Amino acid sequence: MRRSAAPSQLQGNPFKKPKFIPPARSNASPNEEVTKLNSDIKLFKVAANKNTFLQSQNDPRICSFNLPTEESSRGINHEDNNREKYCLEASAKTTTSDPHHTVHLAPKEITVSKGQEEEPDSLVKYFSVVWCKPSKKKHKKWEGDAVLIVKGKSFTLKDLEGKDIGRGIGYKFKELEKIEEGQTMMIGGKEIEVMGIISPDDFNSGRCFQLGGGSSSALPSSQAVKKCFSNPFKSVCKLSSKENRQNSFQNCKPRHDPYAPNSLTMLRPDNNHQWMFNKNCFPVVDVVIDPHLVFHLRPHQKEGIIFLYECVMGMRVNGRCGAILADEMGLGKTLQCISLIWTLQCQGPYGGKPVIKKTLVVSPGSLVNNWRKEFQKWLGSERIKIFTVDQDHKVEEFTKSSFYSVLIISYEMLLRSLDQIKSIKFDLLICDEGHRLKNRTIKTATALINLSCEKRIILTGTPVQNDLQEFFALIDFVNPGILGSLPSYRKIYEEPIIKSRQPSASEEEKELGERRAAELTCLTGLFVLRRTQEVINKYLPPKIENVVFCRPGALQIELYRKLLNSQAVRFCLQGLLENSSHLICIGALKKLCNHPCLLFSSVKEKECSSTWDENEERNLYEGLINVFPADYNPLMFTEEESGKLQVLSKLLAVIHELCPDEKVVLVSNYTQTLNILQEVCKRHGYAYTRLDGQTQISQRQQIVDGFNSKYSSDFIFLLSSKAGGVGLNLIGGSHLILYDIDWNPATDIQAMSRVWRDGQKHPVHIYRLLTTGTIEEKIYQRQISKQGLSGAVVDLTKTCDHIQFSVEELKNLFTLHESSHCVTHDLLDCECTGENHTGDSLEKFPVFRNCQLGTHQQKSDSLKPVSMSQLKQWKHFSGDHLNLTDPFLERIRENVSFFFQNITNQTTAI
Ligand SMILES: Nc1ncnc2c1ncn2[C@@H]1O[C@H](COP(=O)(O)OP(=O)(O)OP(=O)(O)O)[C@@H](O)[C@H]1O
Ligand SMILES: [Mg+2]
Repeated sequence: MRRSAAPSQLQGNPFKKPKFIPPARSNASPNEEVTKLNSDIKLFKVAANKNTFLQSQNDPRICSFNLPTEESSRGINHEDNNREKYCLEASAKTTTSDPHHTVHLAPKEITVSKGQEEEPDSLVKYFSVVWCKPSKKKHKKWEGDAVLIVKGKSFTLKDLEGKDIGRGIGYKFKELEKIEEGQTMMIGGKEIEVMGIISPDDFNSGRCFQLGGGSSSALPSSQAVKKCFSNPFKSVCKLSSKENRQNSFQNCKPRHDPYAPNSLTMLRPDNNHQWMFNKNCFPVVDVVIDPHLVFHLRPHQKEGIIFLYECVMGMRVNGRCGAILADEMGLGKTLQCISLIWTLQCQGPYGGKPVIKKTLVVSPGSLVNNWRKEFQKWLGSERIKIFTVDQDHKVEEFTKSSFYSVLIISYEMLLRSLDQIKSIKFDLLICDEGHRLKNRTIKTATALINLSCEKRIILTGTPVQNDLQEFFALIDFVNPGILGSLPSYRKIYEEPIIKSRQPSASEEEKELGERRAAELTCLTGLFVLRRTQEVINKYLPPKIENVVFCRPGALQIELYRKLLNSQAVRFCLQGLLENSSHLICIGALKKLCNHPCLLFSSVKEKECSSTWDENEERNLYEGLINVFPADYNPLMFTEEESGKLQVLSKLLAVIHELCPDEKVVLVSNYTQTLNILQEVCKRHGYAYTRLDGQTQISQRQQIVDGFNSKYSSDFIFLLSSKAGGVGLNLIGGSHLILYDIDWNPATDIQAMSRVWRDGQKHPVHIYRLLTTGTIEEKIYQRQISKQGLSGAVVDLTKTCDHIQFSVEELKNLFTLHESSHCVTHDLLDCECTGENHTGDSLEKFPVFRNCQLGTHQQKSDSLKPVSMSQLKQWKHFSGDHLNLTDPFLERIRENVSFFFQNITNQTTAI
């Protein structure tokens, strides 16, 4: 039968060719496809003659690129052999099956046995088919490829994006039973021709669909080959004349000695890479990291640099040059990138020619100058010329001068200077704190997506796998199209994975979800790297973490009772108020916990507001003012009025007295609270500095540097965690006090990580202050309970507006426990009486994070708050306990009802 071809057929025999079509390819007309195919075949022939492609043909997506080839098999890192680790990791991930042959011919387990009378319902068979609308014409015009799933007497037809395009139950049984290759039949109103059998493994992993970028994009597909030929080296390696080539041959020595002790040498490109990228046949030269940098690098950083190098060079996933470095906070992602930039800017594997000329680093405004400082710190000011954009230094200056090679700009400035940025040819793009790109619709993301730069790196300290759609956005940003289109990704990965997590999921659904999750991890694991804090713990001083339960003051208790008895709270508990009104009640209670004067100011402010009458706050604040003394003046607040402020004041005094050389970072989420804390500093004569949302971006680094400097006289750094916590290094401080608590544990953890990081010289003391028996304890419990953990809200962009509360939960939130020393301890089912319970060290209990990609790849992750059961293992005792060995706690215990304490890196503690 003559017929026009379905897309898969246009690429040749679908059984011999990989099924994956890079998304861009689908735009091409069939004729173009044929042309591409021919050129592919030619390329394959040449390659085969050179005996170059054979290696990558086996399973290029995983190990072949990483395994040292014959020429490159000598040690790449004389200190530690990271490459082997990668290979092992990668091959372990891909034990499933051969990614090339996504369509298998009649594997044993699904062969339909002849003569079988009744097909068991559970036996599912999968076929690859082509389909078209029914017609009597001899010359069929096939409209597309599809996957036919036959289960007993029912079938489903799915297109290659995973969408159902046909379904049927009770179908003529005989027809379904006898399906075999080449057979045509009418099914679900479509005419189909069976092209082959798909193995259950290929179906379950999703590889039979149009996706699976990692597997197939690793293949030398025409698109990938074209892309690779046209791009990564184009801007720099333009030498084509004989003369130029000869010149460059003469300079073909590695820039640094690869055989020197402790040298860090990158993997040599394999034959496939050379064939694709070394068009001018330059000699292959070792790329060696500058020993000046290697001297400082931690082992995980060396590993990270190798990883980044291989990703951006297209050595890990063929033709794809993106990477996500998702190391936890403080692991030195900046230094790893600086090392990469410096290396690629001076060196390259082909003739030693530099791989990149210009790099664009985009970061949050508060970190732009931190980047400049880090460049300076590691490379000095002579080696590399950095240009940071600010009010006085515009992008034009960078454009006009050939002096600078690295442009550092904030996300906000980038949008403002987009036209100029677009006119510059950048060879490498680094997006710091790049999790903000998870939302593809925001302007910054769109702007960056549209930049033509192919080598892209996202840096983020936030886990990237907690939300599958956000995960897609980040992956698609660094390696566009590798997971196919968003709709097909949803069908093939997200929906089955989410379905498998539902309590009602069948065994079959669970298995499918797990397989798809595993496949997704495997595809993306090649260019996503995350290490947890543990890798640097051994370089850090001890960390003493304390949760301090502060007794509320008398005025606080009275006001708290009044608020809980208000009409607004009662209506909330009866579900009678608008959706968001509980947030107003929660806000008022939180303010009260910080200091009653904040509540007083709010009430007064509202009284003067024109909307007061219509406002639910009226119901909440009614009669409240009468609880305050008649002459109450919020500006003249006292420390005794707030339990936490009393503790804070004593804590500052004891730190100042016992550790006069040490400094304190004092964190709150609220500007008004920071004002109070600032006033406390003034009253006690403590020198302070402050960074909050109102601080000019251009001043931020200066403030941070000032505080970190050993010459600074500042004792306290007042920090608004939401405004500027991300990415800051505040190693000048060794005591950090979290004055209030956020619903999102990530906010608090981010803040805590500012001081316990590389470069910190003193033992670090962290104090989390909570008001006993109040909403603050409830928020803390939520952070550390299963409920908080399962929400996987370890993401700074999530606010409490996202949280839904049941009436039961609200009842719990709106209860004051006046007689308990510590409600959190009461909930732990701990048998101790609060008399110095010395729990086992937390370090024995790995902290797990929830991740939508499934349990199989959960790892210890210090970004997660401790869990209830882990907290039980912390040392804990009531404030009445007699022998407190910690001198700081000893001084504050009068106002404290309970303590939890945990020490990390105890060996050299206190
Ligand atoms: N090998 C090293 N030796 C000494 N200090 C280092 C080393 N690597 C990094 N640092 C320092 O550690 C601090 C943290 O590094 P960096 O800011 O790059 O962390 P990060 O991974 O970007 O963390 P975050 O996610 O919080 O932004 C910096 O002060 C940096 O200079
Ligand atoms: Mg950083």
